[in-house]
Amino acid sequence: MDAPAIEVRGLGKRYGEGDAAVDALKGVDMTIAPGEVVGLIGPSGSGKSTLLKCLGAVIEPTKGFMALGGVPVFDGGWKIRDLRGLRRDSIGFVFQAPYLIPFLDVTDNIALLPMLAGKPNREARRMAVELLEALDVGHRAKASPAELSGGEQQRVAIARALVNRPPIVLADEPTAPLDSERALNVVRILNRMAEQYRTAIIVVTHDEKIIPTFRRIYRIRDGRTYEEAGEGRAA
Ligand SMILES: Nc1ncnc2c1ncn2[C@@H]1O[C@H](COP(=O)(O)OP(=O)(O)OP(=O)(O)O)[C@@H](O)[C@H]1O
Repeated sequence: MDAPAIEVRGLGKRYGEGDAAVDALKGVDMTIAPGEVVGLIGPSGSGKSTLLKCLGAVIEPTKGFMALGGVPVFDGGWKIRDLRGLRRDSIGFVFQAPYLIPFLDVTDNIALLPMLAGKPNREARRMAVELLEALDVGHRAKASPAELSGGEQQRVAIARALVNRPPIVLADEPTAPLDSERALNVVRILNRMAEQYRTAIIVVTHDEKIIPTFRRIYRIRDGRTYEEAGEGRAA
């Protein structure tokens, strides 16, 4: 059996020290298989962003254990030196706002990442166009981001998160600005990509439109996670 894409045990994060200390994560346990899409749901201040940042090696946890793809990344301290390389090669991020670069066309917004990773420009553009087509925005490949609708921009942001084929994608409220049909379309795409590329995807969301689509959900309350079965309805 494949190693879990994400395995987390007793993960904790404390911000600050002494009287000002805030225990944002108090003990998170989580196991996510390659190809799985799970929802992460919790009230404001419960620790969702902190958990995504720890999983994405953007901030350092303060206790516990975390392995990505079977490789220990944190065990009371970082186990990997090149965290930037880890983020670049293993993790894709999707945010609520697409954050596309306004002066690059859609293709180059995506091709930039493989180019930075050392791929020849032509190959990087080919990878970008292939993904844009898979996400049904191939016809907008030469447009500039400002010419796209909100849903199209979000699909381009998803293409960018997937272009280096990371085994893990962390999506923070990716459907918040979208109407029901477009939100469900984004979820359909994430599910399809997870299946096709065996990507493990965590979706932080408050969005009632998409919550019933998850097969598995982690609820986070006061810095602790609770696993539950989702409805797993077709998006
Ligand atoms: N840099 C920081 N320094 C100190 N405390 C922080 C910091 N970032 C977050 N916190 C605190 O940690 C707790 C968890 O915050 P976090 O942003 O992870 O919650 P969240 O669930 O993402 O909230 P929201 O849904 O409102 O974005 C909160 O009490 C917050 O005030």
